[in-house]
Amino acid sequence: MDHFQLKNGELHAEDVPMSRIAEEFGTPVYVYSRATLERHARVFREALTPLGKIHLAFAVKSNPNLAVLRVMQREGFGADVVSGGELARALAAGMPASDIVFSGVGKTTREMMQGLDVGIGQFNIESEEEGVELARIADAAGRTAHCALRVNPDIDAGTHEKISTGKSDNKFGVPIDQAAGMYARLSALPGLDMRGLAVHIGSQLSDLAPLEEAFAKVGALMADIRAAGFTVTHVDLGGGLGVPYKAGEVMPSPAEYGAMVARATKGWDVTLMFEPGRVIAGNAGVLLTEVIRVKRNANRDPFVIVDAAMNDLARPALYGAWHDFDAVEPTGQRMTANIVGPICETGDTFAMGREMDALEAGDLAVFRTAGAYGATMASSYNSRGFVAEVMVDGDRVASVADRILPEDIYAAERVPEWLD
Ligand SMILES: Cc1ncc(COP(=O)(O)O)c(C=O)c1O
Ligand SMILES: N[C@@H](CCCC[NH3+])C(=O)O
Repeated sequence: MDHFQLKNGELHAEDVPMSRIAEEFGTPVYVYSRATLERHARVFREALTPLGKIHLAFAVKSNPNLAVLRVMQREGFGADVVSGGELARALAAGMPASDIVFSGVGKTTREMMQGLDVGIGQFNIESEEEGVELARIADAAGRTAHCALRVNPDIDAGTHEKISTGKSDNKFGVPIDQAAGMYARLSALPGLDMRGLAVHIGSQLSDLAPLEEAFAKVGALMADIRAAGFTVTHVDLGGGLGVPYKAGEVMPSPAEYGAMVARATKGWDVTLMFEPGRVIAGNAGVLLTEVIRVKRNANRDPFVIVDAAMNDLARPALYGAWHDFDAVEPTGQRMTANIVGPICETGDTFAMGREMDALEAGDLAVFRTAGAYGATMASSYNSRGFVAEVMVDGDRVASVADRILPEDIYAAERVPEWLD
């Protein structure tokens, strides 16, 4: 159950009608529900609480909006960050540095320093080279970097190839068969406190079996590392839990995930860390859009041209992703249509031949499940500016990211005087 429901024939976010949001903030606009974010955070926590020592780090990449991060901080979540920018946001949202985990294959020297300076909780090291560099920087600065080694278990997560991260030909983590040796070598370096392992095999996983297989491999590796005399006190199991994008679609629940993790990690005696993103934010947001025009050609499905485009919601263009699309005031009439944006690319297509609510110019509609990997992947292509974001809480609604207009963007551009 999410908090985007029809009330008196109109779609609401909690108690706020979508038409009020469109009027006040314009379209396209992302709409987040605070109650849904909180509910997802609590359900996830409850599913894992029986495991004992746990650390929850919200994957900032899924939705880095400061208001969203603040909700997560109030729910007691730390953050999983992959850049200096995400680290700065997590701190700005009030997350304690010690609750922040820094992942990513390409941390720059500057970003490592930034993490060390604020005293982040853990670096997830993704190569021996990175570990050596981090050790050098930390040692020179008189700091200690608490680290986990991210392993690549060579497991097919069964998700879209562009969001799979655990196969041996993916860039992420170190080959699991070489990890014990690396762990030993890195443990000997000054400046590093090697305290654990990390794994994350991909996103939008609809099956728990590959995760369980990956965790079993990590458990065996942990036993080898301990047998060799090294310490493992933390294991970061990443994120990846899939969410339903289509009405009626069933995904593993947080409770089923928790039960699987309990089975897979029995007797580990570590702090288990988690980096959920999509499962928290995905269904806590929609993208509200207005139909600009319906273009009808004889003997063809009509094109419903909306004011949102691939620059605002990139997932359909990038991954062929499905987002349910519903009228804000459904009449009960249906149509089959192609849903497209105004951008000059054929890829600016949200759906072809979609069976959907009948819509006309001026009608409002939403793309659902847009709270994760939505606004954060926006661009300003075609000089459309950056989409606005609002958050609803009961019957109140606030802007949480103002629309950035094309003129704001080109204000940062310069024509050199030698072009005068
Ligand atoms: C290292 C890491 N942790 C966490 C996540 C969050 O994943 P999800 O949004 O699927 O939970 C990702 C993205 O896939 C990731 O790469
Ligand atoms: N951007 C992807 C998820 C990437 C996960 C990155 N670790 C999506 O929209 O599905």
